[in-house]
Formats: sequence, C-alpha cells, structure tokens
Amino acid sequence: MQVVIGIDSSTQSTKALAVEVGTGAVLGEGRAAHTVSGGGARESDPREWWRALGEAVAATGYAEQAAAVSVGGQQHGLVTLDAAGEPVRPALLWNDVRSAPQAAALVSELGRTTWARRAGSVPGAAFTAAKWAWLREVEPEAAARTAAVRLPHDYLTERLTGAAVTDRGDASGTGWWTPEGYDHRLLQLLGLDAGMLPEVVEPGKAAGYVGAGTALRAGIPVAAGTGDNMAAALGLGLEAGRPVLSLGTSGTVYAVTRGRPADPSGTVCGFADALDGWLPLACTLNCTLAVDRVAALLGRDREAVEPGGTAVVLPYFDGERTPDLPYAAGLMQGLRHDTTPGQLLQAAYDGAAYSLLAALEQVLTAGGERPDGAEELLLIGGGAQGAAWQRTVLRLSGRPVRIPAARELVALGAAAQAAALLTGERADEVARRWNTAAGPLLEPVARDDEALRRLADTLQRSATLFEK
Ligand SMILES: Nc1ncnc2c1ncn2[C@@H]1O[C@H](COP(=O)(O)OP(=O)(O)O)[C@@H](O)[C@H]1O
Ligand SMILES: O=C(CO)[C@@H](O)[C@H](O)COP(=O)(O)O
Repeated sequence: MQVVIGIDSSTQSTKALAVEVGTGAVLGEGRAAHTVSGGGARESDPREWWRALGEAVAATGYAEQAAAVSVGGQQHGLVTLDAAGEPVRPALLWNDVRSAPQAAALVSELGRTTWARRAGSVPGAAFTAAKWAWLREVEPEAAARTAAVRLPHDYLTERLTGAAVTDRGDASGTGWWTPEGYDHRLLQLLGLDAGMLPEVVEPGKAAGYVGAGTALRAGIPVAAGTGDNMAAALGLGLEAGRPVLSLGTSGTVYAVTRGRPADPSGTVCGFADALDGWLPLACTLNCTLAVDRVAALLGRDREAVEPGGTAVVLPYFDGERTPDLPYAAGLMQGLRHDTTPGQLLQAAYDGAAYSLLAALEQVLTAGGERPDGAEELLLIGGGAQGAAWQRTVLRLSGRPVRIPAARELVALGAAAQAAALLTGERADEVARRWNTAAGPLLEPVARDDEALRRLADTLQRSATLFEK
C-alpha cells in the first residue's frame, strides 16, 4: 500500500490528509490553526504556516510512511524573504485591502484591457502585484531588504525541499505571470527583479525532494503544489465547463475551461489551472465568516434562518472584491417592524451568495464555454456542510447542486498531485479514479428572482455609500 500526504495551507488553518494511492481512501487527517491579524490589516507569519504544516502532517499518523507530498495554499499572499531566507515581515494576505489604491494606480497605468490580455486578470487589491506595490510605497525599507518574493505555497515547498519553485496555477494569481513566463514589462512597472522570483515547475514534474529535519521522511518527492482553488479543481477531477461554488473563508466560483480567460471588467480572474487548462474564477472576501458574524451579532445559531421579509444584507465587513468595493462596509436595508432576526440572518446568507452566483455565467463564458444556465453546481468548502447554505444556493441559483462526499478537496487535490508523481498519471485522472466528486444531488427549486432583484437594486443604489 502506497500513501501520500496532501496539504491545504489556507487562511485560517492547515489541513493534511494521508491518502492511499490505489483507492483514494483517507487514512488519516490533521489540522492546526494559524493566526491572522485583525483591524485593517490581514497578515500572518509564514513561520506559523510551517509550524502548522508540521503539526498537521504529524497528526495524520502517516508522516513516516508517506511516499510523496504536495502543498496547496491560499492564493496571492506576498511572502518577502531576506538574503538569509527569513521573512522580512509578516505575509500580506489575499484579503488585505490596504493595497486597493496601489491596484487602482497599476490599472490606470496600463489600462484594463492590457492587463487582462497580458496577465489574464485586471489586478485588484488581492493580487500579489498590488501588495508588492503597497510594500514599496508604504514600507520601502522592507521592500529594499527583500531578496526573494514567494507565494504561501512556494514558501512551504521551499522549506520542504530547499528549491525556489512555484507552479503555473498559483503564479497566475500574482499579476506578473503569462503562459510564456514572467512578463518583464510588468515586472519593470512593479520594480521587481525576475531573479527574486521562483522557477515555474512544469505540471506533473517534481519540485524537489524532502530535505533533512522536517516532519516527513527525507528523500521523498514533493510535487509542485498550487493555489488552493487550483488544488480543489484537481481534487474534484474537474472536467471543462463544470462549475464549482466554494464556501469558505473566501467565496469562490470557478470552472476549468479550455480557453484562456481575459475579462477587462475584472470580475473574472483569468487564472491558469495546475495542468494545461485555465481556471476563470470570481472571489468574494465575505463568505462563511461574515455570515457567522451576523449570526453571532444576532445571538443565533447559524442554521436558525427564517424565510420571507424584505430585508437585504450586504455583509461586506472586510470591504469587497466581487463586486470591486474595497472601501465598503456591511449594510442592512429594507427592515420593517415585523422583520425577524431569522429573516435578517437569511438575508446575510443571500447577500454573501449573491455576487458569486451572479458571476457564474461570466466565469464560464470568459473561458470560452457555452453555459446553458442549468449546469449542475458542485458545492464545496466548509459552508457546503451547512443546511442553510445549501438551501440558499438552491434558491438563488435555480440549479441542481451536488455536495461531494469527499471533504477537504484542496488537501485531496494536493494528494492527487503527489500520487501522480508516483503513478505517472495526470493529477485530475487520479482524482477521477478516486471518484472524489461523487455525493448527493439536491434537486433544483424555483429561483427566487424577487430576492435577486432586491439585492441587485440595493447594490446599485448604495454605490456612493461604498466609496472611499
Ligand atoms: N456545518 C457547517 N455549516 C456551515 N458552515 C460551516 C460548517 N462547517 C464549517 N463551516 C464554515 O466553514 C468555514 C471554513 O471553511 P473552509 O473551507 O475549511 O475554510 P478555508 O477557506 O479557510 O479553507 C468556517 O468559517 C465555518 O464558518
Ligand atoms: O484569493 C482567493 C482566490 O483568488 C482566495 O480563494 C484565497 O485563495 C483564499 O482561500 P481560502 O483561505 O478561503 O481557502
């Protein structure tokens, strides 16, 4: 029996799965939390991710037996290392919107169409490019001490192997990657030296081998790893044109497509997947944590929702990315004497799901797919386990929704990447062989167009409230 370990280093925690290569059976699991700074900043110490990786891997009970490993990680985070390989400062995370002015300046410098054509995406505050521009402007001494720039999963892969490498999927979220390699014109604009960046490993190739003194056996191969959404796409064995909605710290909607997306509106990010395809994706900053926060404010269990009423909640506690409103705060509207706390909580679910579902068709068409509006949605992430989330997605999408029985699809995708190194298969083929997307199908219900209209109307009419 061969065992691999797949790791998901996401925003709030690291999760590790020990998986049997032949069957995909999950033999052991581990988890360790991280801290994320509050206030206006969203930062984490990369050394905490490394500590959490060790703890999560050890907790699987298979650290000694694993024959290969791979790391999926939260996208976009800016990890800056000094000449000795130590973090210059905490990493700036994907959901830190302080870089919004720098993103806007980068966009006006080149124009939306040029960014979309070259980098695949119009950079918002989430993108590594905007974070690097923020660091140069706000903390020039930290930028000057930076000898190497990494993404979260690159940092962890490098600590495992000693190799400065990344993969095309995660690299496509920086704002300076193209299918032909790093874009030197964009790097020049950003004042970033290509020599500070990792080498992009070809899909299917090993990043290196585990070195001495880690939680794993020295000498086992390490796959290239990728961004967490790309890893979940691998973990589902996703076929082109099949949409996924992920409800976690971030909300994401995406599909693997055959065509390279380039959306100048900026709603759809034109990411690469971890193989040879594309991963158009729209992402929100306020998803499960925002709804849980509203439940806590109301003093209710997260499942204690009630139907009806006219309340609209846009739970933009962290600002928002889709729609692009980095300066927004949460908003409640349409309350009456008979509005109940349960209706307010339901409105928070609706407000969090709305922009993701509104972007779904754009995601598919941006990658050249031809959606018919009735494609089954694969629902994943922690929120997919919640009944209120499931009913909200059914009601606002009007689509059939499948809940894969497999959990932790990011870690499972990383495990499939590690297994592919051993078997010579493609990672998505490994996941299809493991049948990871199988699970109960929830039948569609009539779409709640009235709620959708209320949300669209509130969003449009509150535009000035969300400005800086
Ligand atoms: N049974 C559940 N019902 C609703 N939400 C849940 C449930 N279990 C976990 N969650 C939510 O899922 C979130 C974690 O999701 P996860 O996908 O693991 O996060 P991440 O994006 O950080 O990897 C938590 O913030 C929690 O609110
Ligand atoms: O920024 C994005 C996608 O572009 C986020 O989806 C991050 O990749 C964070 O993921 P989670 O911690 O929610 O898994």
